[in-house]
Amino acid sequence: MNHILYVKNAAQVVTMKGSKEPRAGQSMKDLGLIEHGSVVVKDGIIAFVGTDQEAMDYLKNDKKEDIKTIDASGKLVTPGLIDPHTHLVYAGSRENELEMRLKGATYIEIHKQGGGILSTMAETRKASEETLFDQSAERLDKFIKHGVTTVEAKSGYGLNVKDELKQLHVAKQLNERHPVDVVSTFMGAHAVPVEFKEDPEGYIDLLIKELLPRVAKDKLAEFCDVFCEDGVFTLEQSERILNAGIEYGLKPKIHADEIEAFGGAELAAKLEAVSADHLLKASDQGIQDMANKKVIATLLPGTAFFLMTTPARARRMIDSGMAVALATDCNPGSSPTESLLLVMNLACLTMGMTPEEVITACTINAAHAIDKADTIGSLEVGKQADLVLFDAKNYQILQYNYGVNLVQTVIKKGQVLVQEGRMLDNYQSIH
Ligand SMILES: N=CN[C@@H](CCC(=O)O)C(=O)O
Ligand SMILES: [Zn+2]
Repeated sequence: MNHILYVKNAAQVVTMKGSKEPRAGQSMKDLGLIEHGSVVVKDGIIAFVGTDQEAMDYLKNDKKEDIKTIDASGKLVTPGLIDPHTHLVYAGSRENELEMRLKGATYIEIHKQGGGILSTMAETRKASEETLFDQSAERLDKFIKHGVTTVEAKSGYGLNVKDELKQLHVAKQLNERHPVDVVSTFMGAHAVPVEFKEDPEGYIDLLIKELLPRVAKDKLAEFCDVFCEDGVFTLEQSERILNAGIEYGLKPKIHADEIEAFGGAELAAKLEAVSADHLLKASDQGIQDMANKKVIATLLPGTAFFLMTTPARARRMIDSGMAVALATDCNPGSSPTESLLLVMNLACLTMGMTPEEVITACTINAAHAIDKADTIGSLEVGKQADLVLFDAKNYQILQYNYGVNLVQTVIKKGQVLVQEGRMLDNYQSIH
């Protein structure tokens, strides 16, 4: 068995090296690019990154039969892409809402009439753990084919003790059994379920007194998230829930200022949240506060596109010194997609992010947004060997040839999972 993987002589290798901190402002432009670069992997870990000349020297004492070589000539190599904001585990679909919105209904109107999140909640409650697992695993397969090797996944379609735990168990199982790494976030505060419509405080009590202790005790999530928005959870309620999460060791994230300038960005800064997400309507003050407190802005331009609304002010955020990450927001209502590549295109073409900033946002900054930058997000010696080879002679082509899946090869922990754009047979489908 070869235990050395030699990815040889790529046109360009994006290393993202030297990113212990999230890349903020101007530093988002630095890709740590190597022309004619090679990567050597030993036992699933990156052992060498440099020019091909240096790689040959590095390998000169290794036996040929121990080395499996992948010729990357003419290709672009990047770290495995990371999606730091998804609602991966759900049942059902909501194509009917697209039609409603095309006829003029808004996302929040549909939500307030009991559709939206609450209709996915009903489907998700009905589904068995096995069904949820199978459907979510299929989504992960699509993610891999689009070059994504790690995703964050939120609960928030169970909205009671039993079904929130069910969603989190599925995410845990996926992490253990599917090659894509899954990082869990508890988002019981995604909506107030119908049975608590008249008593939202009762639901918050249930979240804080019953669910959070269970989630923490069984180590089912690393983060806690809240949909802080007019008509969903108020600023005060969001702060209370996130502070309770912090007491149980869950790091705060927040769905902030998606529909209205509601003060979510300012709250994210006050709580020093790991990330604030959406931010379409974040105020100037909110952006400055977040920059000062080093909150990562996780932007979701696919959601803005699908909801036919103006995207977040990425330029202002980056120019104010913020670190930006990008994510699909994969969910059945506002962003039914697993294509982080399309989201990258949208970030460039609708928010004015440069090709360099876009790649930074989906690699090292995304790794920081899920607190995993010590193991993934860059190609550096000692890190997990998650790599993507793109059919592109330079990194600019990823944004130029838009809407096309240019993924050629995906390597996860040193294992080739996708070759010539297809999932390999030796990847045992687990569902
Ligand atoms: N905005 C809140 N939550 C999700 C949407 C969930 C849904 O519509 O089912 C989001 O991030 O876009
Ligand atoms: Zn979301």
